[in-house]
Amino acid sequence: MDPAHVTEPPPPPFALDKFHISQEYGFLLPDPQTELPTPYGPWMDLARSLPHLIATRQLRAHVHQAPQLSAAQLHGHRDLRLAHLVLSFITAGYVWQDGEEGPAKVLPQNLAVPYWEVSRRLGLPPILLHADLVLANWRRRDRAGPLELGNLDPIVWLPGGESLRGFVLVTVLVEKAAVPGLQAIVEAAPAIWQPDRETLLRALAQLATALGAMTEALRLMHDHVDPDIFYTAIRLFLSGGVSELPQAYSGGSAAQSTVLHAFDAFLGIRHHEESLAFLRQMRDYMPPCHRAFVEAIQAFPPLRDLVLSSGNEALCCAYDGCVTALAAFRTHHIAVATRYVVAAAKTSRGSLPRPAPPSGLEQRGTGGSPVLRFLKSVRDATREALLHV
Ligand code: HEM
Repeated sequence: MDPAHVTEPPPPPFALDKFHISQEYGFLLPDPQTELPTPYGPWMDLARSLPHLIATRQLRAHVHQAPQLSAAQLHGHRDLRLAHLVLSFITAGYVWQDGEEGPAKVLPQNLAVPYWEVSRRLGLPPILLHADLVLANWRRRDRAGPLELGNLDPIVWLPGGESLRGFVLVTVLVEKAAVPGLQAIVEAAPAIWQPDRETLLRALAQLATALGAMTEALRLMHDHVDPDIFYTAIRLFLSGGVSELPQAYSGGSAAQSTVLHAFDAFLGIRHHEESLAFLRQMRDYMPPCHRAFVEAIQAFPPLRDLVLSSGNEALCCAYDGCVTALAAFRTHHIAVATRYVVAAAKTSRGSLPRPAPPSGLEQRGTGGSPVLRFLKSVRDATREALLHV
């Protein structure tokens, strides 16, 4: 790694806060706001009663009675993020209140107009997103207490009780576990331009450790989310709309989490054509600043080529350690998707009484082998980046 060989321009200033990413919480909104300004009390009242209003099929009637409110009195990012979360949840409940047989095809004006306005101001689509469901949807029971499951609750709930709680908060913990990996990318950035082997080695080791911690956090899903409840009571509300594989689930999928996109970009993972289109599409569902972070990483000189051409065994091993840890996360995620979507689809058939499972979504690709094919293709493309030197 001879600095004399460097032809790249000097590194641009690269810092998490430039992309509205928190040093402590990563892509999670730091201690999100839990109340909207006073005029929006009617929205908060609806949001707080969602599980009950959906279970009793009264939500649509209550929405129809709600006043038409302008979004003009929402000020700043945190107001807007809570408003998007609240309106997304009310909309998901409104659309799917009667199960998959009777989705509402049109939103009433008092919901659609402010929802559109809030979405436009945030640069986000008007649909329930990972940025709502997870990133802006956590609160501490004890404000001074730790970020652990026992001290956390979602701010807004959907049906599913404790399983909904587990699904949201385990994903919060996966996002949190990724934070040292994001910091590692920031540390590595100038070291790629220079290049500086020792710093890169340190950063790669830190990224591999973060990926291991993410896999550990993901394992908690098994203890805190019941597959049957996830499949029959929760999943429908996360579905975006009606479309081809795997778009139907993209309403609230962690495929929209910026974490994996950032790590893929940093490590130079080249996804296969058929999965790339979907993954790229998911970026439109991210807050624009987070999307810009991934694009900035893509503009780095290619790390993989640098490591390979360095001929340095320790660096190659450290790089492969990250790729192996990323593939391991994806392998475990395949097991999770299999248990909660594919296997749950099979066992839920014919066992009554319970709400109708979203079999329409299943046919459209989120419940069967097309999903597993997609997830395996993403995992296999990860493995193909291994240097094996
Ligand atoms: C019960 C829990 C979960 C289930 C059932 C599940 C299911 C799925 C499914 C079906 C897909 C395919 C794409 C789609 O339909 O949207 C997907 C994609 C994805 N999920 Fe999950 N998921 C779960 C939890 C998580 C968590 C906690 C994370 C981590 C933040 C995550 C990260 C991803 C990513 C990054 C993708 C895109 C494919 C990839 O990059 O490997 N998922 N998930």
